[in-house]
Amino acid sequence: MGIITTKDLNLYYGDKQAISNINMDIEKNKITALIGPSGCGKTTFLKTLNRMNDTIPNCRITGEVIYDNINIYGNKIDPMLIRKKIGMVFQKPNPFPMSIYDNIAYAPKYHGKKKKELDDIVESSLKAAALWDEVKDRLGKSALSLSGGQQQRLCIARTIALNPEVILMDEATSALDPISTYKIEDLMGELKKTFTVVIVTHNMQQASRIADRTAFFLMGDLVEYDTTENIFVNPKEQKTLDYVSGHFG
Ligand SMILES: Nc1ncnc2c1ncn2[C@@H]1O[C@H](COP(=O)(O)OP(=O)(O)OP(=O)(O)O)[C@@H](O)[C@H]1O
Repeated sequence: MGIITTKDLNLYYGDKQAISNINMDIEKNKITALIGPSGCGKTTFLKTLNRMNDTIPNCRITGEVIYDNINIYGNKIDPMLIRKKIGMVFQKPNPFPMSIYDNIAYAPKYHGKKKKELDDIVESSLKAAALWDEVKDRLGKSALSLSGGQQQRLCIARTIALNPEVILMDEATSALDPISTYKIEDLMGELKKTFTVVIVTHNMQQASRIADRTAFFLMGDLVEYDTTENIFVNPKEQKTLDYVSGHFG
């Protein structure tokens, strides 16, 4: 069993079904990529993994998402706690309009951490996000003064500061230049030693470069889920072959 397992997972926006009957095991300490054409449900599925869809009106979910032996959609589950353990990084870097230090320290401070602990968390999180060397001399400066790629690594550090087990990334490099993208891809390879990483990407080269496992979605269905090599080189389904060889999408 994976670190997260979905069982017969369906999601509806009003009458419209966006994902259908997804059964999937996300493996621990691996990078899993979700690929498929626009509108196939990748982001919707990603967000079901930490209850990010909760706030959307008319959104209804059936089935289960099992994490740590519990269904995260069960009664008495605190979604905030789930989002702490299963963090998320978005497409556009979204640092808070405050200092680099405070971006990282904000949530741990809220959870009661004191100054010395906060200093340690800021340093270790920035190191884990491969940003420390670039910012250690200007922690008091505004996060908005960083480049886009640095801002995204800051957002990754902010997620790491909450000590998650899983990091979800929704097209986290699509707004970045190639060098910043490369740095984050490199970083993901490091992150999976400590965390489990699930990414949505439009970039098939990116999936084939960095993912251990790849899931191909089409119109809300999980068509095929396998090692990245099998998906790209030897897929079982014709639809997967058509997609990865560029025949549609
Ligand atoms: N808040 C919402 N309300 C209603 N429908 C939605 C909502 N969010 C997404 N959808 C619909 O659900 C389907 C899946 O969308 P989703 O964003 O998950 O796809 P995607 O594969 O991530 O697409 P893209 O690659 O373009 O980001 C689409 O038909 C979309 O229009």
